[in-house]
Amino acid sequence: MPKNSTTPVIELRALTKRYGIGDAEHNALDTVNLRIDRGEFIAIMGPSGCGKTTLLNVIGLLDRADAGDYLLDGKPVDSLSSKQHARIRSQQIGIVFQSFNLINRLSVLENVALPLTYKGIGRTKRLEAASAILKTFHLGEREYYMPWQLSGGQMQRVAIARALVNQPSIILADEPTGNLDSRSSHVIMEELSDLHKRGNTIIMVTHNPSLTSYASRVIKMLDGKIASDIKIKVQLADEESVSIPLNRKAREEQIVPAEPTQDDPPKKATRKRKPRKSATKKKVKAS
Ligand SMILES: Nc1ncnc2c1ncn2[C@@H]1O[C@H](COP(=O)(O)OP(=O)(O)OP(=O)(O)O)[C@@H](O)[C@H]1O
Repeated sequence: MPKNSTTPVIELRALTKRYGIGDAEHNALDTVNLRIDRGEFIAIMGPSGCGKTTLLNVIGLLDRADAGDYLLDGKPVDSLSSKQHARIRSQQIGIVFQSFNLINRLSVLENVALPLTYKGIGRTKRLEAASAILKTFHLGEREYYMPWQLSGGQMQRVAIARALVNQPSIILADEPTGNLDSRSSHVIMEELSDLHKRGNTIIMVTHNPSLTSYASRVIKMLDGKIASDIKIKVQLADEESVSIPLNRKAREEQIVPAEPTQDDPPKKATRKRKPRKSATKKKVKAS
């Protein structure tokens, strides 16, 4: 836990990550300084190869920097062992990848329940929690399928459910909707938005500018450096707009339906999603 409320949840000081050797050596991250406060929803953008995934991997303790400091909740984590990194990940960090990395020999339910094993939760409770989150992703009827029996979009949703089952306080998402149709993308983004409203810190890499409307801060990277860092203050336009539907059923009714796929039979007509702009007014200010 943080020492006090002003301690950033993540602080990077002159963080550098190099790849290659000799003439081929280059900085994927070049002396990056970054403070992330608890409860921020950060979108990281930038051209291909600018270092977005490398940054996310270092923050997620999947990779180590070559120089600089990384403080998580005010404590340096660079010198911790890989085992300690794994423990921190399992307790605090949920990671959503563009490629879903499901385990083919485990059922959908077992895949989603897997992260709870490291928390020492009993099998029945693990499967109950996994089942509950799968239902929110419309995958309740696929619990006993094997991953290879699912469509790409369904596999992606299972992978996201697995990342969220631990209720991590920090969620890292690398192009989380990159392989999803528009309907599933909305469901996932609203899910991330709900997690943000409940106080979680979300860091999302995306190439899609429209997804930055969910973020409270947009960071643009270039050549391993932070090129711009913009905070977006979301201000509710009026009292009525406070009633953002947190109930999933209400949300789904507002989502524009996508073309039905083979796996998803056509649904009854649904109401069109209310434009976000009517509910909120955004002020953009450079930080
Ligand atoms: N394992 C690796 N070995 C060598 N170079 C790497 C490795 N991983 C990344 N790089 C290089 O580091 C730089 C940053 O890569 P990174 O994947 O972080 O960029 P990115 O902004 O996420 O790109 P994209 O949007 O295409 O995913 C690139 O030049 C890339 O080629």
